[in-house]
Amino acid sequence: MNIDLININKSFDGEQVINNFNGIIEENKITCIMGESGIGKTTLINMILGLEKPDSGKILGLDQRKISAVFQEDRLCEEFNCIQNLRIVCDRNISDKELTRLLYSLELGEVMYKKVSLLSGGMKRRLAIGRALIFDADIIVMDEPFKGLDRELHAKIIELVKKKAKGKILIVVTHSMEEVKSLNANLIVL
Ligand SMILES: Nc1ncnc2c1ncn2[C@@H]1O[C@H](COP(=O)(O)OP(=O)(O)OP(=O)(O)O)[C@@H](O)[C@H]1O
Repeated sequence: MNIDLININKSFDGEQVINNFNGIIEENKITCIMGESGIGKTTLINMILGLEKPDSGKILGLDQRKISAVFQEDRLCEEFNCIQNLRIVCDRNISDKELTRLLYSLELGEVMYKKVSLLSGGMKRRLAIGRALIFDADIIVMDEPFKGLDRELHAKIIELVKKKAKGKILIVVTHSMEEVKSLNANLIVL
């Protein structure tokens, strides 16, 4: 089922951020959201995640569906290691082998038993992406997930995300047209 955003309005302190927005996020597709800084991209995805409520308008297509997210900040459990951070969100029937495989494909295999607080920024980002991918979600929302990853890793992680998001809705906030193209995504420009 598509996600249908209908006549969405949102203000903060009397300042209109989202003004009568209409858009469709298609089922089984990747959709990128672009727009200049401060235009309301995060606000829009926060409404899809249920973290903000529109002042008026409707969002259809979210009922009974599970959503996972990569936020602008990593929001990991810093005192837990990589495996433990994944375990928090995944089904019990997922084996350690599967988690290990995912961590290796994120190039985190060598550090999987390290506490998150000891990891680099890029490693934390990849773990946050992994956590969103391992949760059995229908909809995955990612706010600038690939920012700061070096070129080679960037391409590899995009391919992994594309593969894992097959059959789901994936929404990616980005400032990069190159990412939109590599993801072969629909585009919403705010
Ligand atoms: N909870 C809030 N309270 C007050 N103002 C807010 C709140 N959330 C967002 N805003 C304001 O709404 C506007 C849009 O912010 P938002 O984070 O959605 O933009 P963005 O397009 O994601 O920006 P960026 O690309 O810089 O991340 C900004 O002016 C911001 O200050």
